[in-house]
Amino acid sequence: MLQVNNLTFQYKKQPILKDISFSVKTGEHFSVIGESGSGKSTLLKLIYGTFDLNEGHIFWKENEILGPKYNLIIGPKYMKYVAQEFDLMPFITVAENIGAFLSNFYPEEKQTRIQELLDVIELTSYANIKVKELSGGQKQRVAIARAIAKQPEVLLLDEPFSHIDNFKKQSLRRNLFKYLKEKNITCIVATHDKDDVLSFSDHMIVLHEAKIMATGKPQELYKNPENKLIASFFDEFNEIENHGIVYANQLKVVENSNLKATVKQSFYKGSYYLIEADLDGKKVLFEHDAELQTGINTYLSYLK
Ligand SMILES: Nc1ncnc2c1ncn2[C@@H]1O[C@H](COP(=O)(O)OP(=O)(O)OP(=O)(O)O)[C@@H](O)[C@H]1O
Repeated sequence: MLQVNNLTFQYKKQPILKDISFSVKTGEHFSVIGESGSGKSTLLKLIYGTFDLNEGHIFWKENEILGPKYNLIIGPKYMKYVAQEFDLMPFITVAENIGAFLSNFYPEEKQTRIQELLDVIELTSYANIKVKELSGGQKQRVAIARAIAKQPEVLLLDEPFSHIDNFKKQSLRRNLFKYLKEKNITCIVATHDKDDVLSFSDHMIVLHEAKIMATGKPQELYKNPENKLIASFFDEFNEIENHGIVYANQLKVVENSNLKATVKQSFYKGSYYLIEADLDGKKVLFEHDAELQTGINTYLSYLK
């Protein structure tokens, strides 16, 4: 288990994280979300031992993770950290980068392992290409493969798919997170993307103003978002009198109701339209299966 106890940290005068405590079970997939600048990357860096804490302690099992004051080499052996700016060796190939830290003692096993990792990141056909010739997204995938090559006990991922296009992102995400579960690798992901969280995370925390604003299973936080910040991470939403936060997908057009809205605009979303309408002078968003004409009146009902 990873245990973060009463962690406080500041780069300068202003605390970035204040009295943060949480734990992550072995093999768990744990997400850290929050607005830009809320301290997600800083938290991952602290877990990796990059800086000394101002207060508090971090433990992995019974080992305390300590910062540079106590360690010459940053980063415990059992942990890997994939930063937003990945640090690869540009003049050697993808396969060589992935294999760089694997033992040469059993060359056949090493090759099999490299193949397995190339499969996970879907870059088999790029095995012999030099890293300097890759795109940003491809480099990010190599950085992930390199981090899991020696099977760390804990993997820290900072915005792991931020450079990867939508064509690849979905399958890559499924591959990687399935692989980590199979190998029982504990993984902590800092992300802006609800798709990294909803289908994969066992637990999540929301950072806000240096504190943990909310914590729970993604399903719980999605169903009962305590505030607008949490709701906005997951989906388009409204604040409706007597109902509170209502996602756009919870409002349905009906024959008649006391929620009468005038359509302003329809946005095509593929499998549905997002409709912007006016409800008593306030903007309301709802999902509908067809485009609606601007200016018409609709009646809305709230689905729990
Ligand atoms: N090396 C540093 N020195 C001083 N301040 C820093 C340093 N790194 C980050 N900060 C500040 O700490 C705060 C948290 O930054 P951090 O990168 O942890 O946020 P984040 O939630 O990961 O943001 P993003 O989602 O944009 O990546 C920001 O206000 C940032 O300006």
